[in-house]
Amino acid sequence: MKVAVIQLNVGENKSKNLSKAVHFIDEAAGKGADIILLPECVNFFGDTAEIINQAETIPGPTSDVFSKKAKEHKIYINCGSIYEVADSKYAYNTSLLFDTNGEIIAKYRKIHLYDATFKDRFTSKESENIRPGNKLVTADTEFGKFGLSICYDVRFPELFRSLALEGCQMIFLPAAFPQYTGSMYWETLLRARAVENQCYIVAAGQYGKSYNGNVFFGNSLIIDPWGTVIAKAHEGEGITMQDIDLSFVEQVRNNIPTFSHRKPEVYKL
Ligand SMILES: NC(=O)CC(=O)C(=O)O
Repeated sequence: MKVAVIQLNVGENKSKNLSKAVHFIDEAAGKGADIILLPECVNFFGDTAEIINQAETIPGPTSDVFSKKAKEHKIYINCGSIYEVADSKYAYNTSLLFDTNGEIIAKYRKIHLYDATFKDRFTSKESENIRPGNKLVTADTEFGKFGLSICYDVRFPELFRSLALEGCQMIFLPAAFPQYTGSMYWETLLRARAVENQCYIVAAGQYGKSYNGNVFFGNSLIIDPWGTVIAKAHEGEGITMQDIDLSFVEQVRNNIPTFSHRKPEVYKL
């Protein structure tokens, strides 16, 4: 199974963003990708006051674009995330997985919202515009079982453990991780989630300067169940591809059967 992560610098012009995403999807499919992951906020990354105006229904214009591409190339596409209308004031930050017929087989609304303050650097108040999701989302495919997550979720190991306990062998994490925090621990967090859950983690990031001058970290990664980085994006926009054999998950879980060594009756979680 060939997995491709597409790293993008997304701006405020939705049709430009989508044309670029489609260009890279066509290229990755041409190189044999079976599954493609795009970054968080794939069709619009701009002023937070605009989020509600850019939010769409699902299905809607943006999901139709990805559906068409998945069907045309007979591949799986995880769109990263788009803003989905929640009500008149709020959106969800929603990730969609399309199957080879272009059907939406998984819809995950970001559960953990990024409210963070770095004095003199930047402030993020995702909860001012976004409603949190409240459901674990997995998808069964002919390749194996996948779990969905988005960006800030990576800091919540409970979510990843829950997905692994549901049987996920590979977990997607589309992201828009700032350079500041990304350079400190983006890779560490992702590798930890892979090692502790003995699964593949596939993460696609936004890269470079955004609409307000904040810089995003990129460094899209594919990590195996030992926590080894098996593919890493270069700087800039582009495609990173890697062959993955999901049977390696079972091998690692048999080598060190941590799932059967758990003591959930002792933990106070
Ligand atoms: N952008 C996010 O959702 C999360 C993030 O940047 C961080 O955890 O740091």
